[in-house]
Amino acid sequence: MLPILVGESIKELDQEFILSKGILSLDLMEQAANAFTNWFYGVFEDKEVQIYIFCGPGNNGGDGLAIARLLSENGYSINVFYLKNEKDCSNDFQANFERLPKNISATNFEKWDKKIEDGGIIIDAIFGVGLSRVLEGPISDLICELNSSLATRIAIDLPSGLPSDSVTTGQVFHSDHTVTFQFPKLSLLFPEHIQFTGDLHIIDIGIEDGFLQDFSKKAFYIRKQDISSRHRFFHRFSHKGDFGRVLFIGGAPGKLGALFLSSYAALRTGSGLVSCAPEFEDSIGIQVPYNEIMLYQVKSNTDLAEMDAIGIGSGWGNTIDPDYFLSIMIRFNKPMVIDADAINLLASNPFLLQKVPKNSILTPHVKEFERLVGKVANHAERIEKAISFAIKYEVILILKGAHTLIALPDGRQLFNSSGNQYMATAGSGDVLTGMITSFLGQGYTPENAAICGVFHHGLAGELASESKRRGMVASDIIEKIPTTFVELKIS
Ligand SMILES: NC(=O)C1=CN([C@@H]2O[C@H](COP(=O)(O)OP(=O)(O)OC[C@H]3O[C@@H](n4cnc5c(N)ncnc54)[C@H](O)[C@@H]3O)[C@@H](O)[C@H]2O)[C@@H](O)CC1
Ligand SMILES: Nc1ncnc2c1ncn2[C@@H]1O[C@H](COP(=O)(O)OP(=O)(O)O)[C@@H](O)[C@H]1O
Ligand SMILES: [K+]
Repeated sequence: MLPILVGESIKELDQEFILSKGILSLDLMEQAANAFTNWFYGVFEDKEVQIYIFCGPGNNGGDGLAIARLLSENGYSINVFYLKNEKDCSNDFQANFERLPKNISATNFEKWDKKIEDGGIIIDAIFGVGLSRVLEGPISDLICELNSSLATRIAIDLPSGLPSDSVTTGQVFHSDHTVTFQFPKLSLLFPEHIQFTGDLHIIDIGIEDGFLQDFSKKAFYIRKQDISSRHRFFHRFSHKGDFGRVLFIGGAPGKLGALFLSSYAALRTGSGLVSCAPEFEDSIGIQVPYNEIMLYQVKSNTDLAEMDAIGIGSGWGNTIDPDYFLSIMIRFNKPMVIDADAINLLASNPFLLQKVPKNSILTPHVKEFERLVGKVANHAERIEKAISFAIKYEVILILKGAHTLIALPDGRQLFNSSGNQYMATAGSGDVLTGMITSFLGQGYTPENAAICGVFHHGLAGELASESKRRGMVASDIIEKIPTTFVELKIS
């Protein structure tokens, strides 16, 4: 998995890498500039448009100058604006300033005539990870001016003004694209920063993943290549018992759909036997819309231990007796998947939290999470609370949303890369519950069930939205689950 570095470790990484390879920091800057321009050529082919590159005094500005040179050599029309008089600048800024071709006009930003041609592109190379305080004065005014322009806006490494791992109250560049080097900076994953970040592109500047591992043991980004090694593989003689017997408990009157979505998602994820127990006084006559799913009744003497996994909470309603939930947890006594109304029940009966089987997987969305831990001021605080919750209760806490966070009981934090906005549709969380429960029932460790469930769910959403876009519904995600196995070459 791709490590996410925070704080000082980002600077240390660059320095250690340069030392270990015996290269100059200027060489690494050139690699970064080349990686950026390669991305740029793929997206912006028109060489007629005017490109305005604003360069700060540090190495982010140095990147901007190197990029200006490379783009100009490739025939693009470049205008450079720098922020300070040259002598206050970093060495690599200075070196790249001297290497600027003569045909590029470089002007102090104070002399900028504030003209941006129609269809122009602004590249923000003002500040990157070296930002040390909230922006103010002329720089803040400049960014405000750039933000009001109709040009396409691209940030190098980080939108200027945004700290790499926290929130800010100050002025921040609003990007349509953020092209960040090597790994996503934590703050680019916060929902409240979407207007600053735009589309996120992580580009490789030549620092190997293995090298990054030494600089972060806590936060990681889950990508496609991390998934297949976490899967279990089945053989020619595998029988349906090997694929697991799973049970879903939920579905109060009026909310049966949620229970069926979870159950059917489990079948499509590969479960051998799927049962569902609706929360009805008499569920015998209920029509299950899928032939493959069995109806089940949870009675006081039912032996729940015969199940390999249980997913509980989808459409369960808000009238459940906490002691009933407790008895289920005690009787099952293995990690289970806890979602929706079951999470609300934990929140309103905190004594139950102590009884949740260790390594269970809780899948709250932001509102449900706040019911568990109280109000939070921002996503940074939400992440902190998710981490402490997972450690305290020895559970896996999946905080759903864009870049879903998987907080593990040992304190590690995994952020998901798959999925898109079209998944914000009713029932999509129930599908996730079904998928994670299915993997758990197939004998995956809770950690691998959580990782595979979250990644495949996002990928299924991406695949379904290719043709459905905002018209996509949760059942469309289910129909694409099998294709995710094909895409990832999982048998
Ligand atoms: N070898 C390296 O270290 C590499 C660094 N790279 C680039 O370098 C960037 C980091 O460079 P730096 O560490 O020089 O930092 P930055 O260029 O992000 O900013 C540091 C400069 O901005 C000033 N500054 C910070 N906050 C300010 C504020 N609020 N108001 C006014 N001035 C402020 C500082 O005094 C310093 O001069 C990365 O984001 C990346 O773009 C890339 O070239 C890859 C290689
Ligand atoms: N913008 C987004 N990007 C990626 N995934 C998203 C986005 N919005 C929602 N999702 C995913 O969709 C699911 C929604 O779950 P949830 O809020 O519980 O919905 P519901 O209660 O309707 O089932 C979660 O897995 C979440 O991560
Ligand atoms: K920047």
